[in-house]
Amino acid sequence: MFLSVLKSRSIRRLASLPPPRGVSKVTECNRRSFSGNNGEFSSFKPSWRIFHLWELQVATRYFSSDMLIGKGGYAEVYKGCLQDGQLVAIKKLTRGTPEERTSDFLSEIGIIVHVNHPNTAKLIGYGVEGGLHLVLELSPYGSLASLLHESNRVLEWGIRYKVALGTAEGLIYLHETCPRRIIHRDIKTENILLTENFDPQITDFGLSKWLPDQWSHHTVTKFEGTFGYLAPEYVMHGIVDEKTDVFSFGVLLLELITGKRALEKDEQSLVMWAKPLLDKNKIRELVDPFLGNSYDQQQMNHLASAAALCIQRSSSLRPRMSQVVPLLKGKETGSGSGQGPTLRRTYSEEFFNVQVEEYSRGRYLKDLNRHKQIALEC
Ligand SMILES: Nc1ncnc2c1ncn2[C@@H]1O[C@H](COP(=O)(O)OP(=O)(O)OP(=O)(O)O)[C@@H](O)[C@H]1O
Repeated sequence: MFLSVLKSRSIRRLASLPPPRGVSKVTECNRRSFSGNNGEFSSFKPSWRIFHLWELQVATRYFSSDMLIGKGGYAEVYKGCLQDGQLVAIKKLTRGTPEERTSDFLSEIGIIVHVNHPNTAKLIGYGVEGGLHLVLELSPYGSLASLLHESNRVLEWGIRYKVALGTAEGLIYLHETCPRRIIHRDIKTENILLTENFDPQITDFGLSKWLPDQWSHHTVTKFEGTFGYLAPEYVMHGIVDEKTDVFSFGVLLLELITGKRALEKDEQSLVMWAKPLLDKNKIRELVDPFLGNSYDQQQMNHLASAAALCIQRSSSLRPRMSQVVPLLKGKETGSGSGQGPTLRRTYSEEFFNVQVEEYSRGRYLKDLNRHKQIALEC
């Protein structure tokens, strides 16, 4: 029972960590053009609104079970219809102590109000009466997980390819071009919503971290995230940086290619299953049997090559997201080693390369089991 929950839900215990001593507030934002003369947020105009409880109750027919469209590890998500007719998704935080819920809510809202990209979920507003609620644009199809893994309809290749590209664009935005450097930390099929045109939108910023530019990485001391998507350096050392998201994105690519889940019911890890086939370039054996021959061979090869690079054990061998997009399109990027001209090496690249290289399959599984045990004890 517990393991089936783990398959799809993230483990979230620490919403945020205090900044380490000696780290001053960010004074420079040289990667982005967002800063105004009077501070980084001077040009920011809030577009969200605050909802009364009665508005949310009316919209969801008093949070009727008929309106429940999703359930994560921390929240129930209801479909709602606002008085002006707009359809919305209302995420009601349900798990944890009041303090944990408040911390999760502030953490998620603090990120989502500042992201603005076609491939990130849109916040309409929030409500804090009678519980903590986020009001988001409704995705008519729900999550990628529901379309890929829970639907009777086979998700056609064109959509899978579009989702791969759009999600990569969304991650480039979070990592490199949005006002702050954001690490999502829980990229998985459940956290990719689809618009009516099947454009993907990254959602669930409950675990996300703002990393000041001068921080090489963030280290967590408690285990958070979703099994099956976790990068080795995170499992080993708790290191969080852009490359941990790249690893998770690689797993998501594998799910699009194979139609399999990141962690199957028998706990078979998709990465472990796919790696030998990728290494031997046996792409055909990877492809979702339900696709038959209905896919573009070249696009498939591009996705498989990108996936192979993204799931490398050594984070330095993984590309950055800005290098992944050309790979997905089949364009040469020069080096696959992830050394972008404007971005420095990440912490995990600098210090943990050798150790991570030596991180064997057996050790990975052992650590995974250890963390499951820890999660059970929490
Ligand atoms: N805007 C939306 N439109 C439609 N469905 C949504 C929307 N937001 C969330 N959902 C559905 O609700 C599910 C749970 O949402 P979400 O991942 O935000 O909750 P959570 O409790 O934070 O999850 P997790 O356990 O991953 O932390 C999603 O996987 C999706 O199926």
